[in-house]
Amino acid sequence: MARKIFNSPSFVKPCVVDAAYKLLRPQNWVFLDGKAHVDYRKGLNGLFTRSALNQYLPIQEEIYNEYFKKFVNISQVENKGEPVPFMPMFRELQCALSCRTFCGHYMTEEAIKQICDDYYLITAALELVNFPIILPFTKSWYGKKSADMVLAEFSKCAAKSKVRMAAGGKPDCILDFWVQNIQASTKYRERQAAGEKVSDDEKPSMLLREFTDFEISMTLFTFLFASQDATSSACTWLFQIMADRPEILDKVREENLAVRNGDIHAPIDLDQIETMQWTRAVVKETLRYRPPVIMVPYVAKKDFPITDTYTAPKGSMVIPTTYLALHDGEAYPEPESFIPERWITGDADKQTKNWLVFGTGPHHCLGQTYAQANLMLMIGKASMMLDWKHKVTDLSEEIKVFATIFPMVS
Ligand code: HEM
Repeated sequence: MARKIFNSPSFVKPCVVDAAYKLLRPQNWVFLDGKAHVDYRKGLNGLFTRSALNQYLPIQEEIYNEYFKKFVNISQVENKGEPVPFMPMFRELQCALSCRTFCGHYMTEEAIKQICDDYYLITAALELVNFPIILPFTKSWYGKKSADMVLAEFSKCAAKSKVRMAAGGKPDCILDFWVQNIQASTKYRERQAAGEKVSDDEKPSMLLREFTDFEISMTLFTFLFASQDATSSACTWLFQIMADRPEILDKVREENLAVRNGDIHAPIDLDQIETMQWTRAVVKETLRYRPPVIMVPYVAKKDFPITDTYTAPKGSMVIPTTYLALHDGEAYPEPESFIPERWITGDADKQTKNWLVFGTGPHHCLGQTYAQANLMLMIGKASMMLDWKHKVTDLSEEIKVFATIFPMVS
């Protein structure tokens, strides 16, 4: 039934709180529906191809090297080896990783730090119940101020990337890759218009129209918005689950060392990341066992006959859950156990109908390959560079539903 809802774009569209329009801006692509949404999204697909993802890996390695050093310092120096709650640090790590992957070195460290700190205000502004007008010093007011700051930062980066790419700079982040393709597309069209014969080889990998700095910025903001809570949750569970299962972490460490020929600092590419069966299995199983996005709110655009006996009336919220499909014992035997082997010797990869971690249908996650490669890179590097323990508490396995991808409204 969840699949049916995700795959019924003529009946439903994603449901968002009113504050989301104000923070992300009403003209943001993510609020488009139907053909307009499909067309815009097509223009973004090229930013997440395998060859594009490979180009973002070096900058991501840099962030992990930097943050893992910070983690050791926080644990060993600041807290003298005593247990310390790490989720806030994982959130900061993932926020910094997103900012650098999206904007490379155009963004200053201070700006990244500010976005990491203020991101909580943006999430807080997107609560279910919110006053429709933004009054000074309310959660929505602080959230809007923070969102404006993020948009301004991304816009500045877009402008800098346009200058550097026009001068022939080497692309190393999503922004550069996008801008380079925009500029190549413009040149390609100009040459065609001038009647020049242009071969297919000279055609840019993505044929794009012009995008203003602000439009690019709004789109990058949707990437940050869509990834931040989900990736931070996955990251936290991965560290916890691995600490609880050192024998599995050993296998991850072993294959990460092997693929780098024993040199823990050797860079790797996407193909190499994906050859590591334990690293992949651990990430897949964490996402199945503790899915970061449990519910995705949709709204019925018209009366929606969900079953033979029930029709959701126009305007009602219809919320597919990913959890039940991912914990379905027929697809994944012993669903309440963490069993990475099911992705190696079992048939978990064949259960494509149940694999709803990233949704399905026209709004399925644009960053799903990126997100999984990032988590594999992260846990692989962590396994070689860090040693960590989990202090088990009564709350260790508690699951709180505190945010969904686009929190909801009536
Ligand atoms: C573990 C991490 C992540 C999880 C579990 C996740 C999950 C999801 C889910 C469940 C949806 C809704 C799908 C639907 O309605 O069918 C979604 C949408 C989306 N995700 Fe992700 N996501 C993750 C990371 C990311 C990252 C890293 C990015 C971008 C860099 C991203 C970009 C998006 C976008 C843009 C959408 C909206 C697509 C649309 O409306 O067309 N996500 N994600």
